[in-house]
Amino acid sequence: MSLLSVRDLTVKFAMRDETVTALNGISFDIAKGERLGIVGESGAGKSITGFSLMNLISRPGYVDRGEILLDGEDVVKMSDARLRELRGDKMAMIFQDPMVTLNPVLTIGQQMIETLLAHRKLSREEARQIAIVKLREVYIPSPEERLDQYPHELSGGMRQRIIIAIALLLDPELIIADEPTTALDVTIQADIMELLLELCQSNKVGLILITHDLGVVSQMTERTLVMYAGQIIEAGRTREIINDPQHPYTQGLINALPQQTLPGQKLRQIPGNMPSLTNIPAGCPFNPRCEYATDLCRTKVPEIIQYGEVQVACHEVERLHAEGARQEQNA
Ligand SMILES: Nc1ncnc2c1ncn2[C@@H]1O[C@H](COP(=O)(O)OP(=O)(O)OP(=O)(O)O)[C@@H](O)[C@H]1O
Repeated sequence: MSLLSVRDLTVKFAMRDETVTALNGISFDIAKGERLGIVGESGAGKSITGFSLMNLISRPGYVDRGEILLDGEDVVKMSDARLRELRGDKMAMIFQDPMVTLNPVLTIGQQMIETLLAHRKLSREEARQIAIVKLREVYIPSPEERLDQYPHELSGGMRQRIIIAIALLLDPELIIADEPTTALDVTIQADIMELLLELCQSNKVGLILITHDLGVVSQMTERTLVMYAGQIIEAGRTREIINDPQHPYTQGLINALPQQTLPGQKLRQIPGNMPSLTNIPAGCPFNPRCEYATDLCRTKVPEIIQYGEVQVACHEVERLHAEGARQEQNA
């Protein structure tokens, strides 16, 4: 059985003049211990997906329809009390900026110990010992001393390690990490990702990794969802998505990777921008930027279908595949 099963999730924002659809009927599953990447350009709906899973969408946003089943229980319909139990205990979220999670006026120890005491029947000393073990797991040196420090006394990298320790504090089944290293120096980004991967593997914790970086997704995850304008446009095993993408948008993202560019060559950006949610084009939302778009693409929204190893929402996938194969033969 899936750990998490998202069905037809639709999230809207009621703005003053109109209601915009930020997530438009997305569905996906994640198994226990599985690592899933969510990629796409800025504004695709990646963060809104993460927030929805934790039931953190607040006004003017709301879940319009759909379900988010966590071990069979619908997160959308949960009471606040049940949500408080589940957050941290079953799933935890790591945000881009550690200071969103850390309280600047409490020591690291106070924050970790209070979290443990709120969820578990433990003495203060037992909670302190667990906090020390968790800090050791994320390679924080002298953890006993760190417990008495305030967040501002620590470096950015150290704070993000502590955030990972806090996410793992209650042994959750799923961690949702939203661009967890974007706010950090490039030199320590890889270390933090490696740590996250190691801990998810050793603790058998599921991971949803939200990022715009396909390189990171290929290192960290087993399956990938590609999002565009609030929809999933391609999904499948990460290896397949990276090596043999079917949707022209995914192909564009991969061609734009620096590794795909020769020295001195310009990066191959996808022309144009993602549409604003107030102005989504008719048909396939990607059609104005797609060099293969036909009249059908401009009028009818493609459904997501199984195509070979992946699921893809593109009317022209068969034609493009056949043309690609022909070009390869002629090469
Ligand atoms: N509080 C809000 N009020 C109104 N619209 C919102 C709000 N938050 C998000 N949206 C809409 O939802 C869209 C998707 O936002 P989301 O943060 O999920 O994008 P993203 O893919 O995570 O992008 P990024 O990589 O920049 O974080 C936004 O472009 C915006 O139109």
